[in-house]
Amino acid sequence: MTSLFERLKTAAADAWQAYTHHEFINQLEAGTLPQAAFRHYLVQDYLFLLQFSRAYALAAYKGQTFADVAKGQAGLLASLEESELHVRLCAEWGISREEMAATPEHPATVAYTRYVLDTGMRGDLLDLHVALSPCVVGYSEIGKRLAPAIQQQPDHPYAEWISEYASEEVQQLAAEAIGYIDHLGERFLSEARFENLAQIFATATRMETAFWQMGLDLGQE
Ligand SMILES: Cc1ncc(CO)c(N)n1
Repeated sequence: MTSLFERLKTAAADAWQAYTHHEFINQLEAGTLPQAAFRHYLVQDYLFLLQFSRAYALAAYKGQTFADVAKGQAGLLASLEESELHVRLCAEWGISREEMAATPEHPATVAYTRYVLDTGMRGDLLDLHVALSPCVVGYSEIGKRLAPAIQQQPDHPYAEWISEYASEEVQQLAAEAIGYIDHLGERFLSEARFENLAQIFATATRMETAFWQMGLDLGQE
């Protein structure tokens, strides 16, 4: 039987393609993405990760078993660690942690993060982890696909970002997230819920696309 995660991804195939092959990523891969676009994206993503760490904390709260709570904790920790990449990269351009934290959230950042938090508040653990999953799984796919670009171009301007998401650690986190959704599916899924879960997955995926677009748009200002 096809796994729940595969079913969700297949149901959102077009949205998934738009997210993982967005123009922002194409330009990032080629190294032609304007630095301003990347900087704006990174600052917004720093703000995004604060809210995502809260969403993982909510997932811990919603857990029923020690293993569920540990999954929330692991996601929370990974989000906090990921934000240090953003701090490091921004420091190279003279942007401080304080300056990043004081930047107003863009509507795309608010929309995506509060959508995930609201989905988790309203729903159960499965709803919340489905809403969280396009994030880590999509970035791990992107990281893996872009890894050859930094082999071919050792002075690639976005090498550090690409190598972070191509890393074994991120690949492992994504595989675990997929396995965990399938596991939650076995515990909580009824066919009557599938359409609703597919809608949550597709919405979160469209929010990812809007997030890349925000980076491109802000880079032009
Ligand atoms: C918007 C967004 N999606 C996914 C990830 C991966 O954690 C991220 N850092 N930011």
